[in-house]
Amino acid sequence: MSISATKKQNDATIKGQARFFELLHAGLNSAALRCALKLNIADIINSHNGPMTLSQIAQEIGSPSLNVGGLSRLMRFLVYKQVFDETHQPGHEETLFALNECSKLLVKDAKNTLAPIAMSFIDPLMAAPFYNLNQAIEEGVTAAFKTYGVKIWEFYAGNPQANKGFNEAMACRTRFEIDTIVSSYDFGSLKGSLVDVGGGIGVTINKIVSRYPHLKGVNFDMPHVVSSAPAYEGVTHVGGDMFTAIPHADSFLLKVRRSPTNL
Ligand SMILES: C[S@@+](CC[C@H](N)C(=O)[O-])C[C@H]1O[C@@H](n2cnc3c(N)ncnc32)[C@H](O)[C@@H]1O
Repeated sequence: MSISATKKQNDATIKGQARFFELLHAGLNSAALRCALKLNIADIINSHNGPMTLSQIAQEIGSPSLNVGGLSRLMRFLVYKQVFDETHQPGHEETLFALNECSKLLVKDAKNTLAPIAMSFIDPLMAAPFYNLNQAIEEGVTAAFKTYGVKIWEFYAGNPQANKGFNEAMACRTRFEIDTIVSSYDFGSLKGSLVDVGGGIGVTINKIVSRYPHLKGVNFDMPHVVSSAPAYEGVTHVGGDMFTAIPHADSFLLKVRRSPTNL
């Protein structure tokens, strides 16, 4: 092999190894996010109204046997991953940790919070099927079925807490993108009734009807989802199975999201 061919092969090998370890360690990112959420770190910094030292954060966490070294490593990792910013006050050595555009999304009572979707997707119940993917493929079932013995929606129907977590996860993501959706489509030219099929707890249809009150909104989802949905003016919740029948309406909305999970 020529020297340049060998170099090319070595570069390709190193790139392959780097990709392998990047994928192998990817789970650490979500584990660290979950840890930060569980310790309320973004909320603590947000309530402080400015950057905080590690010891201030530790004090606010308020655990008598807190592992400060572990907290320090967590914060260093999250700064490295650009989840939090690190700053220094002139004349002071101690590092200060601040929210940035990413960690603002972890503040639980913020308007644009994504904390519920993070908590839901890295919840042990939600993650358990990932560990059965190989059996699911071998046995020709879904990973949720392999894990819980029922379809994923039946699992949610029988688990109020997981159901609430999932519905809120969907809703927070929708709240995040709804203004763009509503301003990108001409819902105003529709007449009569509009049904959102698989509309979750109704965030989308509520926003559309609030903006276009001449429309009669119907939020259609499975009974265990609509039964926990809040009431909205101009919106009727209807429970059912879209593969059996959907409510009669003048127009239908089916929001499909393109994401790595539906390639
Ligand atoms: C990915 S979530 C999206 C929720 C909502 N459209 C949003 O964007 O926030 C899919 C929704 O479809 C609902 N769904 C799944 N199967 C359904 C069925 N057979 N009939 C009615 N709704 C269903 C789920 O309960 C869930 O709320």
